[in-house]
Amino acid sequence: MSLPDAAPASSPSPRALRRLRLGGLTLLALLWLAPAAAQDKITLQLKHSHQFQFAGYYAALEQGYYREAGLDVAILEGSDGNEPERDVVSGKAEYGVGASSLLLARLAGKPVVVLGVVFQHSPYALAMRQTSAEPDIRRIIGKRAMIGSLTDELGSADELLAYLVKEGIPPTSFQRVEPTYNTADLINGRVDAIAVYTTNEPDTFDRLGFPYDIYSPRAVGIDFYGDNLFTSEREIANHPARVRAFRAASMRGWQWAMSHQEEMADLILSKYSHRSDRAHLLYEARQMVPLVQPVLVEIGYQNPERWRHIADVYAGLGMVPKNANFDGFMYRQDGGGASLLWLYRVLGAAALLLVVGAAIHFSLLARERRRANAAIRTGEQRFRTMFEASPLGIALVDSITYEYRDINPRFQEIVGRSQAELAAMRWLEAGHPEDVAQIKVQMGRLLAHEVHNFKITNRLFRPDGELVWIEVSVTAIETEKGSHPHHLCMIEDVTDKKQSEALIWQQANFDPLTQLPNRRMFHDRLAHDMLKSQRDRSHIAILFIDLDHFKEVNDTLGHHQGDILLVDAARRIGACVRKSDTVARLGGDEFTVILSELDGTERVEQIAQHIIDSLRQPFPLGQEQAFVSASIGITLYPDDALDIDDLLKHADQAMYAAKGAGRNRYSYFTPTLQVAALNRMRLTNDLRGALKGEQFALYFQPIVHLKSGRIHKAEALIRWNHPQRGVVSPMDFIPLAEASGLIVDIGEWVFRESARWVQRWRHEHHPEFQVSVNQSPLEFQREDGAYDAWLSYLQALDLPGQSVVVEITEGLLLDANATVSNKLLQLRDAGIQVALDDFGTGYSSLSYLKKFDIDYLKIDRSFTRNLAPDSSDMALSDAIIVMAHKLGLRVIAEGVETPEQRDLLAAAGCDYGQGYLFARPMPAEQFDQLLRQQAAA
Ligand SMILES: Nc1nc2c(ncn2[C@@H]2O[C@H](COP(=O)(O)O[C@H]3[C@@H](O)[C@H](n4cnc5c(=O)[nH]c(N)nc54)O[C@@H]3COP(=O)(O)O)[C@@H](O)[C@H]2O)c(=O)[nH]1
Repeated sequence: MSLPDAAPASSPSPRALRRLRLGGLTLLALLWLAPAAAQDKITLQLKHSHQFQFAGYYAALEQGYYREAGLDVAILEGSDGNEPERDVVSGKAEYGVGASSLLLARLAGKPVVVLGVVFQHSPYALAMRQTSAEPDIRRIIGKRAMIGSLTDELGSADELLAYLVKEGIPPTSFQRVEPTYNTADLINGRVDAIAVYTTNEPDTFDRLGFPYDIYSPRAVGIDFYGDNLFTSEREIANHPARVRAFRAASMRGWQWAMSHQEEMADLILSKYSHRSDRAHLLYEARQMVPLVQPVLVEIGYQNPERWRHIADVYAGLGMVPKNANFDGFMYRQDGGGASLLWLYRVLGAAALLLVVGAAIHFSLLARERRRANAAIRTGEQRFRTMFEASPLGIALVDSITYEYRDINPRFQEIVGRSQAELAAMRWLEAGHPEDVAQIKVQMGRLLAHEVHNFKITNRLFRPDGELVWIEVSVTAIETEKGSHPHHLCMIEDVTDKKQSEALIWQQANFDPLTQLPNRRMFHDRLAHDMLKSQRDRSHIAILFIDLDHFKEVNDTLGHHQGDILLVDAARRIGACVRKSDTVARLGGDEFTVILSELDGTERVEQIAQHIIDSLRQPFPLGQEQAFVSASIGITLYPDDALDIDDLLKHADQAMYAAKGAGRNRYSYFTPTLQVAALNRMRLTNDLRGALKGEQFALYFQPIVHLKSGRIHKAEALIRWNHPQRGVVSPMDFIPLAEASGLIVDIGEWVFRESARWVQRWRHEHHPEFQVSVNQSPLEFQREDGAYDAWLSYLQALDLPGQSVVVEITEGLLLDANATVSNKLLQLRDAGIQVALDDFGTGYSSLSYLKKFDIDYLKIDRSFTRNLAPDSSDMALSDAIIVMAHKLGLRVIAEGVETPEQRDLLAAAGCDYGQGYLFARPMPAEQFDQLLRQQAAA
């Protein structure tokens, strides 16, 4: 904001100024009193018949403002818009009310001067019958239209024609008809478009139920002034004080009229005209508010830039030359030769001394006033520009009726409605019903002066139904005493921000694959349900669901099919529970369910069983079908634990127990499970230090050639000598080593130990001695190149690949992805042989025996245990041996404990036997002894 200029260094002294001011004041009194005493009779010529459009002048008369200014004003109603111009120029009337076409008159050489702008925006617009199609001004092409006079060039409705031209519709493209100013012509279809005042005709249409569309030139940026108070240069030259007084009283009248609409309607009806009823006058008053903008703009204010804009539009139509000069068209209270002339006349009648003093005084005053006016104008202009160009939507609203008083373009843009549409609506009318109540509560506080402003985020609907999120800031505005309070409503479109927030929230709380709540949302929901359960003393069950064999599906059919299965599994689980329960995906193939508001556990078991049954059904995946099952752990709140982490841990332990018990079942959490879990955790911790602490020992169990009874092979089996627990079985710690990843280092140690011993036994006992080492799936599938290190190690010991056999389980071949196939090929190339462990317990698919390079089949000891002549296990063992031999594989029977078993296997042609009958697994030194004894025998 700029400050008024500082006083120049040569300014008179304060004393001199005081003296001058004293003299000046006497003169000033003379100047101002002179016109008042005269009670000049003057005439104001209106451009149309009496209506609210001229309310300010009636108010000035009735409120005595003209009288106070020493004026006796006659207000004459008009019959056509050009009457005032003609009458003022001819001297028939001193003052008139005219449209923006006054500028045309001025540029045509007529000495009209605009004293003040009353309508900041023109009410002129086009109306057409509404059709089912979207409003489109181009519908006017080829049609009949009443737009301005065809005979009177001053009434040619230039702003509407300019609008049409800007829309690409030249006047020649439709048929112009001489206006009758009768809305019936449009309603009856005599014409297809008519020029209207938005303050007037729409009310008639609405009352008759006539559907219409309004097209305003503002839609294409043509923004003319509406009604203006004007006079002639002659009047300004001859009666400058009268002009000032008349202008000031008229604008004062307008201020009163716009804030006393009801009283004005009554006054017009009682004193001026009965042509329109009260409701119409009030309609007119309401529509005028956004056009006059009585609160935001000082009535009478005019901006040279706006007149320049209007002149440019005329120039565009070829009606005036480009950059035409219209100096003197806008009234300036502070200057102009006319006012100085009048001043000199009065000064001539004053004493010489006073003249000199007053001249200095007035010069100072005029300069101060010029500065002040310029500052005010600049401020107003700046404020207006800020309002119009603001990136925030701003509306001025009557806080009682919720009528819009002024609306800036951005506000219209955000709410998706034109100025005219909003003028016919009430504030909050387009608001989301769920949000409006909250704003009304805040408005109540604002009106009660409890708060001066408030901010709120809410939603509104655009006319096409689109939902917009807006940040609303409402601030109370001071208004004149006795008139309605107003408020400024500033809005910002935050839809994009809201949408990104919603997306971020969705991503943070939901699993992108299944759209189920994720772990974080699961925590929130469980915490919420726990609070509720505390209040109503109900119970909650947490189900931890793990899909059995999902990994196989993923590995064999690919991740894409695995994803499809997970989505279907999520859907199936969801279908087993109520809407109020929560199904979440914690990751991988793990799901959780929260069953809340339970009064017993019956429903829990039913639901768990339902989920199991549902997930056991085949999953169609393209051409394939996949089968999985579910292991479910169940824990109860508040019975089993009181916090979320413990509950989840317990559910996980119960799920682990269900898996351990054979999968495809549910298991409740019990304290024993917790003890077992604790045990597992401690053992895993101890396992981490076992290698370094040299707590492992390698045992060997002989594999005996059944025909010869000789030992040429052995299986390496690890033992853990725990410092406190004693010997821990691999059955207990291998699963922990697998789960913790320690199995890789342990496997390496087993291999190196085995290699060292096989080197010795090859050297000392048999040149083709072999040692088998067990490989967990995790070890076998580790990164490529792992077996290269083995080969280097064997080479360093001068051992061929054949000295080692790798024992793998069937499951690995079922998963056979590229890594598994490559590993098998790599082993074959290196000469390392492969044994298939525990054959018969899993899928026992024969196809992969043919497909992969397998050297040995190890019949599981569960078959060997029940071997008897003519038993089914004997038949199965027979079949396995025959089939293996046909495929070029040799067979090792595990768990041979009795001579009968040995004999039956030998008779069936089994190649090797391994079991307690021959020897239990033993330390390497002891095994070395055994080999020595064999050699000696
Ligand atoms: N990845 C690795 N796994 C290993 C390693 N060392 C062992 N293991 C696996 O641990 C499981 C249990 O092994 P273990 O307790 O050593 O049991 C082996 C034998 O003791 C047992 N066996 C042998 N003969 C008999 C018998 O006649 N009766 C009977 N009840 N049990 C007998 O069988 C186990 C060997 O089985 P297998 O491996 O299937 O040939 C076991 O799964 C081991 O594989 C290791 O270093 N790495």
